[in-house]
Amino acid sequence: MDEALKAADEFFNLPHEEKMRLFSDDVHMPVRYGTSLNHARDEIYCWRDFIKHYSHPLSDWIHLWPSNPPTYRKNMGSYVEAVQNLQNKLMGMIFESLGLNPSYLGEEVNGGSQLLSVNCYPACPEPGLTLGIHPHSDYGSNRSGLEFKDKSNNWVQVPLVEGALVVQLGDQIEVLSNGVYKSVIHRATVNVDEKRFSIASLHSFAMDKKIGPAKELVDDESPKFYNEFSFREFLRFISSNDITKERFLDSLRIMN
Ligand SMILES: O=C(O)CCC(=O)C(=O)O
Ligand SMILES: [Fe+2]
Repeated sequence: MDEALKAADEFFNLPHEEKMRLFSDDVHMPVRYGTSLNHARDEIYCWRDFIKHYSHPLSDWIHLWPSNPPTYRKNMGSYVEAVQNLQNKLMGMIFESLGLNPSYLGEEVNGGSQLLSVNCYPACPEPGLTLGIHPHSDYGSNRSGLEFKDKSNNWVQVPLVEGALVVQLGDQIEVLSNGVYKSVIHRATVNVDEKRFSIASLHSFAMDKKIGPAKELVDDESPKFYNEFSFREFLRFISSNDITKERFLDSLRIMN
C-alpha cells in the first residue's frame, strides 16, 4: 500500500502537460486522467484529480498505464494483484453468508473487471464550498475524508486506520443478494491542511454479464426486488445521466 501511494504521489506531481496526455471524459477509456466525472455536464467540479485504469488481468492492461514515474507499473501492479486476491476471498465469504455456495458463479468472480481509481485531493482553501467526490455508490465493491450515508441519512466519517483497507459493497452485490446487502452511498470531503490520496479498487463481473437477484434468494416472501443489469449498462447510465441527482440502482428497483 505504501509503495502504491508513493507511486500515486509521484504521478500527481508530474507536470500538468504530461498528465493531460491521458485526459479523457469518456468512461470507456481503459486509462484516463481527469478531474470531475463529466466535464461537459457537471455543475459543481470536485476538488480532485484522478487517474483510473483497468487492472485485471494485469497483463492485458499494464502496458497502457503511465510509464512515468518509472516505479508506477511495478508498484501499482503489486497492489492490484493483492487486492484482486483479497476480493476473491471476500466474495466467497459473502456468498457463504447468503447461504450460497462459496464458489457461486465460479470463475466469473476472478474473470471480471478491476478498475483502479487513484485519487488526489489537494489541500483546499475553502473546503466548505466543494467536495472531493460527490455522493455516489460504486457498481462493484472496493476501500479515508471518506464518509458514508447511514440508515437515517446522516453522513458518517470512516475513521482512518493506518494500514487498513475499507471494503464497500456496490450495486452488483445489492442486486445479487436481492437487497440483503446494501450498496454504500459515499463521498469524500477535502480539508484545508493537507493533500489526501486514496486508491479505490472497483471490482465487477464481466462487462456484459447480467447480474440479477440470485434465484436461491427469491421466494414468495422475498420476490425479485431488482431487474438485472450489466457493467456496460451501468457505464451507459453514468455517461448519460447526472448521478448526483439520479442513482443507477433506483432505475433497477421493481415495485412489488
Ligand atoms: O477518496 C475516497 O475515499 C473515495 C473514492 C471513491 O469513492 C471512488 O473513487 O469511487
Ligand atoms: Fe466510490
